[in-house]
Amino acid sequence: MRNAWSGHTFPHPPGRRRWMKDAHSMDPERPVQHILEHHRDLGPIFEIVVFGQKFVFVADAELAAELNDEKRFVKANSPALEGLRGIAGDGLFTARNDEPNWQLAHDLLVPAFTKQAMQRYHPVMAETLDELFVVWDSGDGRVDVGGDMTRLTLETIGRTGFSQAFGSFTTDEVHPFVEGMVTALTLGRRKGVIGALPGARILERRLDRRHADQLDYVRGFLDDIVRSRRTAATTGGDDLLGIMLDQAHPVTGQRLSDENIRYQILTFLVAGHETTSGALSFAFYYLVRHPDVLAKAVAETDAILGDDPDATPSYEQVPRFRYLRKVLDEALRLWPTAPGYARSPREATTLGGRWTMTPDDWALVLLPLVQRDPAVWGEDADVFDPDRTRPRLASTAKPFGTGERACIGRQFAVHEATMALARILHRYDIAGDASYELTINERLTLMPEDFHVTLTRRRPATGGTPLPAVEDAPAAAAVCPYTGSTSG
Ligand code: HEM
Repeated sequence: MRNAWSGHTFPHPPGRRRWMKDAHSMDPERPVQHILEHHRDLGPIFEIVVFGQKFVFVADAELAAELNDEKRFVKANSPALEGLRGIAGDGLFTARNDEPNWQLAHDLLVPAFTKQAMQRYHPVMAETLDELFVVWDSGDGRVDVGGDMTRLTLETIGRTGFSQAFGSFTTDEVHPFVEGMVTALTLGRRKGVIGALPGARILERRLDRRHADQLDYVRGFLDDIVRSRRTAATTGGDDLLGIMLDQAHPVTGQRLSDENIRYQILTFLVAGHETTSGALSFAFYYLVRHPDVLAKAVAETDAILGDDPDATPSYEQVPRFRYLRKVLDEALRLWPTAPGYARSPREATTLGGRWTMTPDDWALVLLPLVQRDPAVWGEDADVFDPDRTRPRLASTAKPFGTGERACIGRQFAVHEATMALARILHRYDIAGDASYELTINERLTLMPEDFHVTLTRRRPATGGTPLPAVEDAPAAAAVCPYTGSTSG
């Protein structure tokens, strides 16, 4: 049994079978939602065993707080992450803790997420939004939220990080790289699931062969990005690609290999867009469901941006949208778009004072349950309320992960998403379909499915409802409720 926990058996779904174990009580297409719907009563820590693979889930905020303690625990690669290594190798997200390329890439790339770097990305983020607005203004007002937020965030990370556009706003065709990337991710997820089956290696090779063309295309596309930057008249640059190609580690003098650079580009293109587009989509879902919240959010954009619906916030203005941040944070509390992370002890220890855990064992911190733990968030934990006071142990709300392997792109995501929300709400009246029932697509990340809104251009104050005056309050950096650090 993999992840054996010294033979301990946790509560598990009823009807365990001899050979398949709990496979019947997992829904491979929507595993997180299935657990929320059917297994919430299994308690603070429970297991689901699929053939020879044991998954241990933590649903309780106290236990999650313990696992987040970096002195005792570190990131573990779950089977899902291991499954992605075929395409993402030892890129930042999928690297194992002891792989030297993690530290090297981390040290090289941290400067790409400083305040100065964010100031450079800000105009690119704003221009990318402008292009989306052109598409929206020429349409009939009906918008596929998940689809368009994905186009926006993919273009944004592509352009800011790699000077790579995907033509998302000029054609209805999905870029072949996006199709290839989705195939690669789906393949990785399948490999993570079948890894414990007898004959898994044969099945994995068969899957790789079946999708060889698309995987080759993805690799070729990534190599082309590198090649064209290398042959461009102006090499260098301080974006992600420029740093990876041109800079050596300041202490060791080491550089990233071409293979590792390819892994990092894929990692950033995937990690840098899916999660943010999901977060934006959930925020819009809750906004249209809560007209009072929507009205407050729009009022904030009017107060900061004034009466021109086309106004673009300056870099310094973005952290002033404090209510929008609360909306985003609350959406990410209920539906953390990266729904969990795995943790292992540095050395043998006891979790919760009861369960022996060795470095070979890992537990998945299941964020949609931890962040709705009624013992911490109260009996209304499932209710969307951006004004809720953050309770004791709120630090276990960690949609961006924890410790040294936490999300390197958090400030990027928060800045991009806050600006997008602000500009969209300021520019358009937004109406949702009252009959829409939230369904969530689970690929690697969570994303509302088939969620549409109707947008209507707002008129400037001279022609319509007067908008409140611009607030003159001094810009204060927003404080991240998860880490206490300032954003941007
Ligand atoms: C709302 C948006 C986002 C969410 C919810 C999110 C969530 C997360 C989480 C939970 C982790 C830790 C995973 C683990 O421990 O296994 C992580 C890691 C990571 N994220 Fe994000 N992320 C977001 C946006 C971004 C963006 C915009 C970028 C890049 C520009 C990015 C790049 C990464 C990378 C490279 C890692 C791996 C870090 C390491 O292990 O050193 N993410 N993210």
